[in-house]
Amino acid sequence: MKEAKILIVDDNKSILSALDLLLNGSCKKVKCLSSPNALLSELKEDNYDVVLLDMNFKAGINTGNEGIYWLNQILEYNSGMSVVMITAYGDVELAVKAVRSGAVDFVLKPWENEKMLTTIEMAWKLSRSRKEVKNLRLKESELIAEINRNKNHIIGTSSAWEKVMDMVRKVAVTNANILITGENGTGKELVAREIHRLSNRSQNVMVTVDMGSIAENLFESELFGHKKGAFTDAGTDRMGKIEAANEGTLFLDEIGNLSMPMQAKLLSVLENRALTRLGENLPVDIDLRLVCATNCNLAKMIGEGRFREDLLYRINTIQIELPPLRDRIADIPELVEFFVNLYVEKYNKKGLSISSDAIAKLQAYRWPGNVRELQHAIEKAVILSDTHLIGTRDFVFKMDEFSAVDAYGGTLEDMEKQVILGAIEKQMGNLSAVSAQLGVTRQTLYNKIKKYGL
Ligand SMILES: Nc1ncnc2c1ncn2[C@@H]1O[C@H](COP(=O)(O)OP(=O)(O)OP(=O)(O)O)[C@@H](O)[C@H]1O
Repeated sequence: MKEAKILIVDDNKSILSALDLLLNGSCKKVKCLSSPNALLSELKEDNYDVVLLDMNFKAGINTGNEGIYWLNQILEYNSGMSVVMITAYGDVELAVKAVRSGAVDFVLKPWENEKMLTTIEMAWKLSRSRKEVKNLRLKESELIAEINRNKNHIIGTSSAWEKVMDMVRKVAVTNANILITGENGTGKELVAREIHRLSNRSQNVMVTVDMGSIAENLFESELFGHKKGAFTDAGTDRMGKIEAANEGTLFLDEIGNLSMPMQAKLLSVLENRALTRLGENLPVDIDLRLVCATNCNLAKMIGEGRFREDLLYRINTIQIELPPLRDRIADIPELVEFFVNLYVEKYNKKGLSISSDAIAKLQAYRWPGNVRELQHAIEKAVILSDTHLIGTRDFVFKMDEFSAVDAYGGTLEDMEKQVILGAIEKQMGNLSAVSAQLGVTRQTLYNKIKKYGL
């Protein structure tokens, strides 16, 4: 109790001096007030841990209401303050009323010193842990605000991407579980973050669990947490990722990697809205919003007995399919510009830009690794470039993923012709859709169609 600061308020001077004598050696500060009138201003002066408050102040009127009045004043000023009431024998009922109103305990006069010290020590410990909890809450909300402060940089204005973002905006504010599907590197995690950012849960965290990277034997404790001693390596109590996402969003990446026994456990959490840590008996209530992602065909896995159908129904209330980059090549120029700027800044290559020929080449490539591959290709080009312009030669692709160059001998014009033809075929001749897909005006598209005699 050496750190404790105690404020004692009693109009009986002999009580004040007895308490002062008792506490002075064992506490950091003991301040005595003989009237409660200065109580609030004293609380504003210093960071007290415990207030010892008399129930009756006016001599002769022992209603105890003064004590309750001042107790309420203290708690209104600081709801976390530990207040111990000092009361006479006949006033036990009032003391109980004070505890109901928020006092942490009461001591009857005359007190035993040992008992008084123990009560004050308990009150001080409570005050300390309340302060800790308050600070942790403040810290937590500060950290969450910090995490959510950075708006996700989501690039894309093609009609295919706009459809995705429309859907994201619509579903984010609901509590629906969402399954995001798409090839590797199409932006599934980015979209999950955006859903959380736009949701009503954004004041809490989004916890991400990559099912592809957790060893099978650690899976259960990672997800569900454990009690100290639940298994050989469980040296401390640990909260699992599911519980950590309580009231926020749980993002399960690569859900197709979840083993059948784990699928059953996850399903039970979703159905019962409760989980039990390993080695514990009592379940904890959980309020979750689940967003899952996969590049697997879960329907096919159900057919093969590798994924539970009932779990799929739980997790895919809404499914969002992300298009591969090759189906939204109109977004490539903007993505390229974004990544070039990002890496020019990062690698301090001021003045470096990219040629339009190079962008056309990037639009003709098939991008099996999607946006992530594009991002890496640009990062590499920026690092290796020793001129002021990144050109076509800075990007070398495998020929089988680059059919336009392969089939037409590699000239830029042939490549452009191939891209336009491909888009006309894909959009079934709808030139507005073709110009939107390619990111050019209708007039530019007409000029090119005329030029190439398409
Ligand atoms: N529309 C976009 N705008 C900007 N950056 C994007 C976009 N889509 C993806 N990215 C970037 O591409 C990279 C890969 O994205 P992300 O990790 O979200 O993909 P993923 O589909 O979850 O990949 P995987 O299936 O491999 O887990 C990230 O660096 C991400 O920021």
